[in-house]
Amino acid sequence: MTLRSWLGLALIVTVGIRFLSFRYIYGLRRFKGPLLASFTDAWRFVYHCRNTGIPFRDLHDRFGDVVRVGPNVLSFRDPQAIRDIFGAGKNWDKVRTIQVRSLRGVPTEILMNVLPLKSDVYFVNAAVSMGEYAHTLFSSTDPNWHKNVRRAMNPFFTQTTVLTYEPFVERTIEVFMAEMDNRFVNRYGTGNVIDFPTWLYYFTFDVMSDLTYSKPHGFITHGEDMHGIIGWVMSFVNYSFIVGQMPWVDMLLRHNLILMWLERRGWYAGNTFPGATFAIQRIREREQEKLTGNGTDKREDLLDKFRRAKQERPEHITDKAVLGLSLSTMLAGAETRSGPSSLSPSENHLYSYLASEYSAISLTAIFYYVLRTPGCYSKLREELDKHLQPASSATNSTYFQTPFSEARELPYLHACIQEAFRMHPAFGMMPERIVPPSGATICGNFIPGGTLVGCNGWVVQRHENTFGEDFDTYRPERWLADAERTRGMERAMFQFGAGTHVCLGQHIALMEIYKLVPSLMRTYEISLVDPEKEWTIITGGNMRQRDFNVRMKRRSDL
Ligand code: HEM
Repeated sequence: MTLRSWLGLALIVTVGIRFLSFRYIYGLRRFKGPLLASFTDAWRFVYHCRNTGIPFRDLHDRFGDVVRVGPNVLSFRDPQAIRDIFGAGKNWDKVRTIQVRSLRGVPTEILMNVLPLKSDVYFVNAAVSMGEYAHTLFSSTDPNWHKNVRRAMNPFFTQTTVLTYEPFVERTIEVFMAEMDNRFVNRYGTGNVIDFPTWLYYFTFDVMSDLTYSKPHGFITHGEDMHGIIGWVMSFVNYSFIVGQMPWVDMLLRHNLILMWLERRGWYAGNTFPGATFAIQRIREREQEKLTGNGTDKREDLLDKFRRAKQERPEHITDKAVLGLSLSTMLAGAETRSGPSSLSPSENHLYSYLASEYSAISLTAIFYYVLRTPGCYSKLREELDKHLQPASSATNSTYFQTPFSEARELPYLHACIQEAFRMHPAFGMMPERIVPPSGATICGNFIPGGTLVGCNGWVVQRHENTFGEDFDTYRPERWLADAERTRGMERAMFQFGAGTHVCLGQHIALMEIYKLVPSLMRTYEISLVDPEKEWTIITGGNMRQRDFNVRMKRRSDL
C-alpha cells in the first residue's frame, strides 16, 4: 500500500471512530430513533429539508414517546415533558457546576443556577448589527441578559397593560375592513376572491407596527408586501430552522466570523433588513416630537414604553438598548455605536415581524377550521350575535368592533380558537433545552447531563391519551365537555411555549385574535371559494399555509 492509501485509510478510520463515538458517548443508546440520527445531526438537517408532514410525528409513530433525533438530541411526545423540561424542574436548578458544551459567548459563571438553558439552535436566530451579534429575547442563550431584559419588559406585556393597546388594534381592524370593502366586497367573478392567509399577514404586520410606532407600514392599504418585509422574514425563518439543526454551519454562513469582522470595520455591508429604514424614521420623528412637544398621537405606544423603561432601569436598558428595543420591538440588544443617526440598517426589527407571522398563521388556522368544519361557522355566529353588542353606534361606523373583554367571555369562540391552536400551532420547531450536568428525569426517564431535549407542539398537542381518539379532528366541543379533562388538555397546550421563555407577546396575539375573528364574522358573511379544496401547509420553522381563498359580503341580517 502506498503512503496515500495509508493516509486515506487513517482518515476513514478516524472519521468512522468519531461518528461511532457520537452514537455511543452520549449515553442515549436505549432511546430508539433512526439509526443515522444517532451518528450525526446531518440526519435531522436533511429530514427537515425534505419533510412535508407534521415535524417528528412520523418518528414518534414509529419509535414511541421518546425519540433520539440526533446523536445528543431527544424529542418527547408525552405532555408531561412540558413541565419536566420547560417548567424549570426542581432538580434542574440545584446545579452548581456547568460543563455545558458549545454555548458560545456565555461565561460559565453566568450559566450557574439559571436553568433550563437554551441550546445553540437559538443563536442562529440572532440578528447582526454592524458586525456584532444583536440578540433578541428569543435568540439570546445568555440567561442573565434574558432575565434582566425580560424583567424590564414584562410590565409592558401583561394582560392589563395590553388592554391599553386595544385602540391600536381597533384602528387596524377598521382599516382592514374598509380595504375588504374597497377591494373585494360586492365584486363579481374572481374580483371578490380573497387570498386570506396573505391578507391576514398584512393585518398582523400592520398591527405590530402601529402598536410599536403609532404608524402602520401600510401593508393593508397598499395590499402588498411592503419593501419585501414579509418575504425577507420568511427566508430568515427558513434559514434559521434548517441551519439551526447543525448550528456550527451558521458560523460559515449568516454569522460568518470573517464577514462579521469585516463588517465591524466597515469593509463589508451585511444583509439589510428592509424594515429598518421605517423604524429609524419613526425614532427620529419621536425625538423631534419630544423636542418640539408636538406629539401627533397621545396614546403611549411600545416605543414610548421602551423609552420609559430606560429611565426606570438605566442599569439594564441603556441608551443603546432602547434603540435596539424599539427597532426590534422584541428586545434586540442592538449595540449600535451612537445615536439613531448612525444606526445600522440591520436585522434588528426582526422579532416583532417573526411574532406577527405567528399571529397571522394562527388567525388563518382559526378561520380555515371554522369555515371547513360542518356546523361550526353557524354555531359560532349564533353565539356572537346573541352576546355581542350591535355595531359601534358611538363612532357611526358600519363595522362591528368587538371589545376584547367581551370576546374573552364567549365559550364557543374560546373553544374554536383553542382547538385551532391545538391543531395548528404556528411554531414548527422543537424548542431545545440543555439538561444540566447532574442529569434530569423527564417523563420518568433519567436523561444524562448535556443532552438536548424538547418537545414539539405539533406532537404533544396530538397526544391521544390527553385529547382522545379523535385528536386529529378539529372539534371545538372537546373544550366544553368536562372541566377536569379540559384542565388536563390546557396543561398539554404548548402553542406559546412554557416556562421562563414562554411567549412574551401572547396577550397581544390573543387580543388581535379575539377581536378580529368576531368583528369580521359580525360584519361579513365569509365563505370558502372552493369548499372541497384543502389548504396547503408549508412545513418549516413557522407552519405557514396557502391555498385558502374566501369571499366576503356584508351581512344584511343584523
Ligand atoms: C399567536 C401568536 C404567537 C405565537 C403562537 C407565539 C409563540 C411563541 C412561542 C412558542 C415562543 C417560545 C419559543 C421558545 O421557547 O423557544 C414564543 C416566544 C416569544 N414570543 Fe411569541 N408567539 C406569538 C405572538 C407573539 C407576539 C405578537 C409577540 C410580540 C408582541 C411575541 C413575542 C415573543 C417573544 C419576545 C418571545 C421570546 C420570549 C423569551 O424567550 O423570553 N409573540 N412565542
